[in-house]
Amino acid sequence: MTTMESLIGLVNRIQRACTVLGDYGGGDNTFSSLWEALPSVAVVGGQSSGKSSVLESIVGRDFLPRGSGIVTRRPLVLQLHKTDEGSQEYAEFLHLPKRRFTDFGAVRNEIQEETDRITGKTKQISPVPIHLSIYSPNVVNLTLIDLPGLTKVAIEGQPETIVDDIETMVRSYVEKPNCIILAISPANQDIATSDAMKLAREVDPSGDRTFGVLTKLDLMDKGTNALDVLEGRSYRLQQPWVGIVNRSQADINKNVDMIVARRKEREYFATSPDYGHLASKMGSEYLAKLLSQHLESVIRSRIPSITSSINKTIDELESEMDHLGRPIALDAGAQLYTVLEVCRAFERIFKEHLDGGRPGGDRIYGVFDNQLPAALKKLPFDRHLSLQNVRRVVSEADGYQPHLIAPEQGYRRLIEGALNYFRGPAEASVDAVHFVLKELVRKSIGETQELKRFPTLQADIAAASNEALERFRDESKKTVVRLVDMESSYLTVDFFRKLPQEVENKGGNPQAPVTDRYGEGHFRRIGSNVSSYVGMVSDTLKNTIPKAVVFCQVKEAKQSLLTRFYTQLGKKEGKQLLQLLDEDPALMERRQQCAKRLELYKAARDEIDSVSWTR
Ligand SMILES: Nc1nc2c(ncn2[C@@H]2O[C@H](COP(=O)(O)OP(=O)(O)OP(=O)(O)O)[C@@H](O)[C@H]2O)c(=O)[nH]1
Repeated sequence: MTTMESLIGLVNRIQRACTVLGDYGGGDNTFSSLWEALPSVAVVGGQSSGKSSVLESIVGRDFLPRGSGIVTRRPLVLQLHKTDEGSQEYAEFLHLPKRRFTDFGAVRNEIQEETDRITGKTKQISPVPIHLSIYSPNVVNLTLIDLPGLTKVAIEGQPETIVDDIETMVRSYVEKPNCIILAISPANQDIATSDAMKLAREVDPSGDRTFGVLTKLDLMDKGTNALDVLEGRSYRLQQPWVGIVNRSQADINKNVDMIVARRKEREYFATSPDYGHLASKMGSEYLAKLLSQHLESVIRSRIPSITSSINKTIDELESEMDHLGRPIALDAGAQLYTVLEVCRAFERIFKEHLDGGRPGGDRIYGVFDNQLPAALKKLPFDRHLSLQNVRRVVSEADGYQPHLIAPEQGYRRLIEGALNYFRGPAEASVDAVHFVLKELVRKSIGETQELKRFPTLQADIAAASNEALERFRDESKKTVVRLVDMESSYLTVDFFRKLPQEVENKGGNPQAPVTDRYGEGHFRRIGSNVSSYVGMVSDTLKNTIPKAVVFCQVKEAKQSLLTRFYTQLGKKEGKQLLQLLDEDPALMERRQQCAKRLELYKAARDEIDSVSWTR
């Protein structure tokens, strides 16, 4: 059999665990709240409605701070545990786990001090609850949350916003569907103007989860009574109204014992001409029992949904943990392994960009297929081989003695001059491919999920990759310039061997006058010969430059982008490795929070399982 004790105790234990981890009703949380899934009873009432008196009466002890102004400035989660008759009463705070309070005056002081500890003496309010457990034979098993009294005006020393702040905080508790509202209203005031009922009506219009409590029945004007309210005619609720008679201010001043006060209250109802017929359903003791039973049955009915929400959250948290990555191992070997794993993941993605599978590698072919041919086409050979320039270069090459047969020197100079132009497009291709590769490195880093955790490692990999790409670029430039220089250093003899024949075949007359050699046609022919030679070289380079670029840059990037980095890595000590695995603090924080939540939810699941087993 599940006992009341175990069910309410279960929720108590989960609530305490929640508070330790910063999950409480009024707190703002980036995680879904377990607290909110748990049924709880929140006590709300306007100032001086008798809220503190009701709570003390339920406990049977004076223990709440008194004073003017807003005394309750943090929620007080009051967990009552019934103990065996005759055993000693004591109290315990969650924030002072090792200390048992048997003096309830000291409990009052501790509540006050603990309130100030978070809110300062500024009279601000805070949503962080204080947890107080009371073990006593005079209580029923019950958990109540005491909230600041609703007020209409700030008093001296309090910030103007306090009125709204209190309402917002109280609302954050009572608007949750799992919250049972204990709404306290004084009988000597029109129920229609009760702050507690106003708020309760707003957040629970059907009155399903609101318990109406009417205090100060003894202070009503002679000849009037509160039967209309208590019998549900003035204000209908699904739960019964409970009337209460607390100690008056005079009783408090006289230090009237709470147990005596309870007896007096019982007598009041038993002998009251107005409420005698309701006596068994009135008073603070009855209220405590009613709430305890109700809370227990609500918890019982919610257990399945709480369990399934816990299981769902555990799944979510576990998958988030997987996503965030597991914590870093402590030994250097494992750390090195992690670094290598991450590097390999990056390299794999980078290769996919080059080889296909991921976009971007095709842009390299774009350089060879479009950019390079277009650049070659744009080279200013027309100008270089204009009649004028050919004549000038050939004449200059001849010097004082004009050439007699073919202008060997002239040809050479013209060709060398033309070939020089090829350096530009050759180097530009290298640069263009370099930028594509750099961009792919950047992209790949962004796409390496494993790297997101480690900003330092990420920066180091980026730096190492870019440094390697620069080296490959230098090498590639040297190689393509060499290709061009090779073309100038040795001309293709065959081409020229074939020339005169062609010229003669086409030109026709071998007996043409010698003076023709220095005429326009002669230079034009030279220009056109050089032009076709240069065209032939251009075709060759169009093919060989891409080969050189791929060999020096693309293939190298694929094979040894991080080779140097790996060599340096091998020399690193444990401490330096750990620096590489220095995680983003926000992420570490999130993982830590996730882990804590996971622990909480698993503990909650175990708690629930343990109760189910005893059934
Ligand atoms: N006679 C009589 N006096 C009561 C009753 N309930 C409360 N009082 C008195 O009303 C005053 C306010 O009661 P509290 O219990 O302090 O009310 P509260 O709502 O906690 O007030 P704050 O803490 O100021 O918000 C005290 O002087 C109590 O003695 C009651 O049922 N009968």
